[in-house]
Amino acid sequence: MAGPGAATAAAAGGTLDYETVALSDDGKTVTLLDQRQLPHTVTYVHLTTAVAVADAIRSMVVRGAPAIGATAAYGLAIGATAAAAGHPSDDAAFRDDLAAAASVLRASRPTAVNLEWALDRLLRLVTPADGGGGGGGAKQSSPAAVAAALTADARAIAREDVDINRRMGALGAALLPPAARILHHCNTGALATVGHGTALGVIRSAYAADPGVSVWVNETRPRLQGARLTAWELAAAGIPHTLAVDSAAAVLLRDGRVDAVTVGADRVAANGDTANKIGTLAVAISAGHYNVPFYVVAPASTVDLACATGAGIPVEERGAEEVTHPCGGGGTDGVAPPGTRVFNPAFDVTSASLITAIVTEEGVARPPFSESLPPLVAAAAAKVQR
Ligand SMILES: CSC[C@@H](O)[C@@H](O)C(=O)COP(=O)(O)O
Repeated sequence: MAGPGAATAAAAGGTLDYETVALSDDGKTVTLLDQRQLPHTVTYVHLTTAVAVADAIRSMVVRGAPAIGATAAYGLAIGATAAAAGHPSDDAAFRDDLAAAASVLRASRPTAVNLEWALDRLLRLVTPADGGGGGGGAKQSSPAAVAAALTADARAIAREDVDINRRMGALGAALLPPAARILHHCNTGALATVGHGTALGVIRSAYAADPGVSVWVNETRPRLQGARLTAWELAAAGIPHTLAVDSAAAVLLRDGRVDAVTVGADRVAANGDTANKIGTLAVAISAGHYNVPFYVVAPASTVDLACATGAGIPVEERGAEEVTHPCGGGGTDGVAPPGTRVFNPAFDVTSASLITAIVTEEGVARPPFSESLPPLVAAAAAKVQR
């Protein structure tokens, strides 16, 4: 894995020179670009246990729904490989270790449904202990065979993600006017996925065809994904952009300086209600007020049809120090008096009524989403080879 370097701008629609998540050839090590160090340093962490991968997800070494999904899949794969090596012929012990790995990964972050989607997709490959039915797809028997099957499918999830993002990029770009001025919240680029990006993938694809495209980057309090990650990715791609504080979005929308808003998603409910980074709801309300189209860009794996409305989406609350010490500063250099009580939801849920369209890899869903989303999810599921 190579870092981007200051002057090695990747083509907007082409190959990137940084990689978010990778699995070693021997299937034993997950490598993650440490996003906590950006934009200052490009460093990688190398993880050899499912517990370490879960810790990395929880502590936001890696973040963004599809990237979290791929990382969890790789985490389960290395957990399975280690369990198979430890218990080559003890099926019960292997299964116990595998279940423990899945459980620690599943608990690492609650909102991005891609995490559980990826784990469930892999676990469908495991034959039930009684050898009976259930699940789907080709079943494996020995621990080594199960570990190999899980590893292959984890690699497939990562490979498919890049292709999915490119398809969403083309579909989303077609919605934008010439020389579009796009407002973007949080990070949805290659760092939030395995490559290209979701909402930022749309921007990459649009810019590749139209160099007049430009981006307003919301800084995205409190973890500053916009300032630290999105601005870094846009700079690397050479796409014109301007950073603004989150609270400037309403002014930009009011003044007619935005043609479209694009955001990603961590979970989309069956009715289209969409959980995304905190601050998204405020942008959507402003966009609706000023009649600016508001587009959600998310793969079908982010749509949770089992969740009827946004009320059922679990919203993660994170620690007070993210707000009181926004850049990770410790000691007494916080921005609030010591002991200040803090409310720090990591996500909010934007009502479907504020969303113009949801771009998936299988097509663009329009309201009513309860009718337009299920066929797209079914089409994506049908493509998963077993
Ligand atoms: C392509 S990803 C869309 C979302 O996952 C992204 O906007 C977001 O909310 C990321 O949140 P994070 O808390 O950084 O994991």
